[in-house]
Amino acid sequence: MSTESSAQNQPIASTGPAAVSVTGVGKVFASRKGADVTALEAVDLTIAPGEFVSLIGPSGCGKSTLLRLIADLDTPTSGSIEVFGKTARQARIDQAYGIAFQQAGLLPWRTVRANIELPLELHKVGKAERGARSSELLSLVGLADFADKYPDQLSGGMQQRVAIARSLAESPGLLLMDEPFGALDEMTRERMQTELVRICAETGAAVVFVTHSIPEAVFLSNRVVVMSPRPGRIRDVIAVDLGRAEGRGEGLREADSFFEAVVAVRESLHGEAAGAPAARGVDQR
Ligand SMILES: Nc1ncnc2c1ncn2[C@@H]1O[C@H](COP(=O)(O)OP(=O)(O)OP(=O)(O)O)[C@@H](O)[C@H]1O
Repeated sequence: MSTESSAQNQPIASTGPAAVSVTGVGKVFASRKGADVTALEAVDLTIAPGEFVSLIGPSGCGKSTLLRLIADLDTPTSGSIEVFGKTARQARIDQAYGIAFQQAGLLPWRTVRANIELPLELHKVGKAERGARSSELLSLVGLADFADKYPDQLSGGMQQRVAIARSLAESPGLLLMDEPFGALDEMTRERMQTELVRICAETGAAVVFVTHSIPEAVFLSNRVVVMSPRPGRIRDVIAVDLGRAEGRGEGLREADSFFEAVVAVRESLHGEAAGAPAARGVDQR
């Protein structure tokens, strides 16, 4: 585990174009009353293909804003963003990434399989190919027996797995996830984390993952980006080395290396020794 300065927010291993390259990005929201909100200032971050990076920080520090800028759901006020060497706009047009948010956002009138196939249908992929791909994804997320069920016949965790399968439909090299497990109970959440580690290892996708949970960030990530509010900046980038995905089972949550990384992120968040009052909006569990 090591801490990098914000000027060196480079990935651990870098081959080919970066999955995400954020350079000098700022975002100011204009308010009607004239008091502008600087949500992000001077953010530099490079994420390698296949790398898992979590964004953590107090409520309002700009995590979701940064994710939305990468997804081209909004535009930066200053600086630039590239996804696999393309502008954020072009990457969105080319479907270079998949998105999963806190609410699974499934269409209730479509079956599980039809929900997963939706992005493929929108891109005019033929029926046979769609069927083969959705079968593959159903197996990947462990829902092969639920293909013909409807979302309201599934638990919250299963619905989230459908959403993840849908985000993977077009084999993106990048997943953008905003608190995808935030609404799940603790046990389901830990199971989903283990599955996500496995899925990422199998697909090789890079992930930008917004979370309020320090243990979740540590368990999943190669690097944890700690942000500070007003204006939102990167305070620290903490590299976590918990070994290969295959070894990241439930036992890891009780390992010394895991606790050490959790403490390092906590200390960075508080900007001082752990034991200080918790940063608002950050889950210490
Ligand atoms: N569309 C918007 N218009 C005006 N201000 C906005 C808008 N979106 C975000 N903000 C402001 O930008 C700042 C960062 O918000 P953002 O949602 O990115 O924070 P966050 O770190 O994701 O917060 P949380 O952890 O509570 O979800 C906040 O002060 C927020 O009020």
